Amino acid sequence: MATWKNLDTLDSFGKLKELKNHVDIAAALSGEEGGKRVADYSTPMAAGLSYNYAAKEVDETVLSALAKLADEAQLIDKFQELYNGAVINTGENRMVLHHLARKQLGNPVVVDGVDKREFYVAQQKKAADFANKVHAGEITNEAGEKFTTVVQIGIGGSDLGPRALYIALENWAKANNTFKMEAKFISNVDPDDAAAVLTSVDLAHSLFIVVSKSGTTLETLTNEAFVKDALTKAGLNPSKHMLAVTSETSPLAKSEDYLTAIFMDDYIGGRYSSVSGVGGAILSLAFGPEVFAQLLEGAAAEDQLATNRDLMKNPDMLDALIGIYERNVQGYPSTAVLPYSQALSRFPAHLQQCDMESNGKTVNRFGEPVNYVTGPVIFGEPGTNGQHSFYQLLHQGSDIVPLQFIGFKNSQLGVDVDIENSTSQQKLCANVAAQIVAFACGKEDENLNKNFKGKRPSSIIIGQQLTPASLGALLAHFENKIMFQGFVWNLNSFDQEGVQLGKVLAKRVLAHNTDGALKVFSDLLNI
Ligand SMILES: O=P(O)(O)OC[C@H]1O[C@](O)(CO)[C@@H](O)[C@@H]1O
Repeated sequence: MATWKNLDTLDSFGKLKELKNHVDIAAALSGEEGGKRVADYSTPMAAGLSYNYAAKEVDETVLSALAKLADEAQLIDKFQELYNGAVINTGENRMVLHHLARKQLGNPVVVDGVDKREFYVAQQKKAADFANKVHAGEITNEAGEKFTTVVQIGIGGSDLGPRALYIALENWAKANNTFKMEAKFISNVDPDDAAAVLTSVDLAHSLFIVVSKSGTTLETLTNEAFVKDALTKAGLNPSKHMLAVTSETSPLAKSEDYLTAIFMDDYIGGRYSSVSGVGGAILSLAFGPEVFAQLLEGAAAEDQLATNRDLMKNPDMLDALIGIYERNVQGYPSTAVLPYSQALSRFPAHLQQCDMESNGKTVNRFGEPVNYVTGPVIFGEPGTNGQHSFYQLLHQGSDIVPLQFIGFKNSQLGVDVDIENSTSQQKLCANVAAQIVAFACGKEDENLNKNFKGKRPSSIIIGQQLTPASLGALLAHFENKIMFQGFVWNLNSFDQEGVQLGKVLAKRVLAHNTDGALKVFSDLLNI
């Protein structure tokens, strides 16, 4: 059994702290040696991706100190315990099984006589069968006509991951003739969200997936009622247009009002649930079950790499530990995720939830305060758009923000033009290469306003193309990175008590049970 200790009690962390400002990346990347470093400081990921950390503030000494930290913190032993079914989510007394939804990495996990791998596969099959019947016209609207659009109603993990993945694969599916149905999403309780989506779809030919693990989320239940009202007013029977994705114990599971219900369980956290029916139903309907299966395979292959004890062959653990060095030794407060891929436009938003809801904590897994900083602020936008927005601060602002670039050699649609001797794809890739060097090396200028100090670290994940498999690998990479960082910080990365207080107070406002500041704010907002 692994021992769970606070980071500041580990000898290897004391040694790592002595290496503050150890590497000057501007110097490390200069000249021929710099070129060699770019070629060498790279490790393969799954699905043809690679993780390049040449522009990070590490060298053999820092990497060896990080490897010692990984060993002393028993990161691989903890991962093994996790996928073998230990109660890693101590706050909610639950196992953490999202890896099992993609592959059996370890021993069978059996709960109340049910093999959990078999349960997840059975639910995937149920979603696949449902999607195939919709595509074949075996499940239709009441007039016997095919459904053409699918709308997901959910919020947080029941929205962000699936939405990011749908957007990521929409063009790829169109280019590869696997695009089946357009998907839309309703998440916000702002009535303008549901109203705008409902006016943009043909209700009679739309399927709605109500996605809520708990079946109690205010926004989702409100939006479900909003949609049912619209269907009824259009003379349609809501129960012939809706399915549910939920846990077997939720109130939604007991309802007869759905065409079908696809189940998940409490062992897959909302922000890790894209690989369950939460993402599986909509992606199978939109692109076909085979595409979702390829995404799972990519994720499974990346998970397999994450089991490697050798830090240099484990890109997820390596990325995690470099992040620990940046946060706890260098003292950087945030991390930007910058995909040079328009298809990944919502991926940073998904990672925001995944990372910040997991590791935005100041007590350890035993409920005791920790004396070190934990999860960074995560934000991001696709490049090159971000360059014309917030990169000014990244280049010359007072905080150093570590950067995680993502780039692909080829576009998804393959439609491109050559203008002034380069294609758009080449221009995109040229920009990411330029940014890495500009951030790391800077540029001296007598005019301080034009001076770039450099020394701003970044990594880049490079792939051939954004496909279902490489997207799955990318998703798993970041999930595993967050998991390893939570282990190092001795946090429970799998609950989210920090979101509860706001929910409780909002209920009080709606029940007009307020006083003091809450009452005055409520009055100001006309509630
Ligand atoms: O799927 P549910 O139960 O509706 O929860 C939605 C989201 O709400 C949260 O619990 C936070 O409020 C997230 O963790 C979760 O992804």
